[in-house]
Amino acid sequence: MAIVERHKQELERLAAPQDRAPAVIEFRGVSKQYGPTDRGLESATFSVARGEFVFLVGSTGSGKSTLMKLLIKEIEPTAGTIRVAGRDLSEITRRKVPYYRRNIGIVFQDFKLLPDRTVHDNVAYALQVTGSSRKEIRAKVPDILRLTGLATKLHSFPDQLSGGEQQRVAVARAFVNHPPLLLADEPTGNLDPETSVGIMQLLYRINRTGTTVVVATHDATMVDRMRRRVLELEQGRIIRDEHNAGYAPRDMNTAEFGELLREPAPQPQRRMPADAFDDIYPADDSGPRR
Ligand SMILES: Nc1ncnc2c1ncn2[C@@H]1O[C@H](COP(=O)(O)OP(=O)(O)OP(=O)(O)O)[C@@H](O)[C@H]1O
Repeated sequence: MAIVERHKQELERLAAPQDRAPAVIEFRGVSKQYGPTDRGLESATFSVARGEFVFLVGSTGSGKSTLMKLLIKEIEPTAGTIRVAGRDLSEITRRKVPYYRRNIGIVFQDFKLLPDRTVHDNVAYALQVTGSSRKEIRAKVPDILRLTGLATKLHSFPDQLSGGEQQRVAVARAFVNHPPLLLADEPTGNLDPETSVGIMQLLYRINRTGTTVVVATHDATMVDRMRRRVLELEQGRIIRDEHNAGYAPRDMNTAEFGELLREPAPQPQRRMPADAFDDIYPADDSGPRR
C-alpha cells in the first residue's frame, strides 16, 4: 500500500508542471523601499500567465513604474521574490542582465528612438545587438514594418514622423525579436485618442500572437474599451486584481461618487471612432487566440 501511495505521489509530482499554465511573471511579497520614507511597492503578490494582457493602473506615484523597473531588473526589490518565466531574477548577475532583457520588449512613453537612424535602422538595431545575421535582418525588418503600418516610412528619420508613427517604430523595435513578454510604460501618454487606439490595436495584435503584454497606463478610455485584466496600485499596494475589467472598480459605489457624478462629464478633445476595436476585438472575445 505504501509503495502504491509513493508511486501515486511521484506520478502526481511529475504530472503537475505540465498541467499548470506556466506563469510568465510571478511576484511573491515584493517590496521596494527607496529610502526610509520613500515606498515604491509594498508586499506585491500576483502572477501573470502566458498570453495574458494586463493593465497596470493607479494614480501618480502609486508604483506602476517601480513594478516595471523591477521586472527589467533596472532596480532590485528590498524584499520578496520575482520570477520571470520561472527564473528568479535575484539569481541573474549584472553581467547577464542584457541577455535577460533580450526576452523582453520594452515600449516607453517617450519612444526612445535613435534620432540619427532611419526607421529601418532603428528596428534593425534591435536585431543587430542580439546577434542576428544580415540575412535575418533583411527578412525580419520589412515584415515587422508592414505589421506596424510603417512600410512606406522605411527611410524616414524619427523627427520626420508623427508621434503615433514614432511610437509604432518603438513597438516594432520592441517586437521584432518576438519576445515572450512585452512591457509598455504609458505607451499612449503623448498621443491623441485616435492615435492611441492604433497603438493599443497593435499591442493587442501582438498579444494575439501569444506574447504576454503588460501596459502601465493612465488612459481610462483605453482600459474601459479593452476590458482586460486590471491590476490597480495605490501607494505601492495592489488594491485590485480584476479580469475583464474597466479603469474603475466594477463595484464602485455611485453614491460615494455622487458629488463627482453631478458635474458634467469632461468632453474628450477628439472623438474616438466607436467601432475602433470592433474589427480585431469582438465583444465576446475573452483572451488571446493562437
Ligand atoms: N528613485 C526614487 N527615489 C525615491 N523615491 C522614488 C524613486 N522612484 C520612485 N519613487 C517613489 O516611489 C513611489 C512610486 O513611484 P512610481 O514612479 O513607481 O509611480 P508611478 O505609479 O509610476 O507614477 P506615475 O504614474 O507618475 O509615473 C512614489 O512615491 C515615488 O515618489
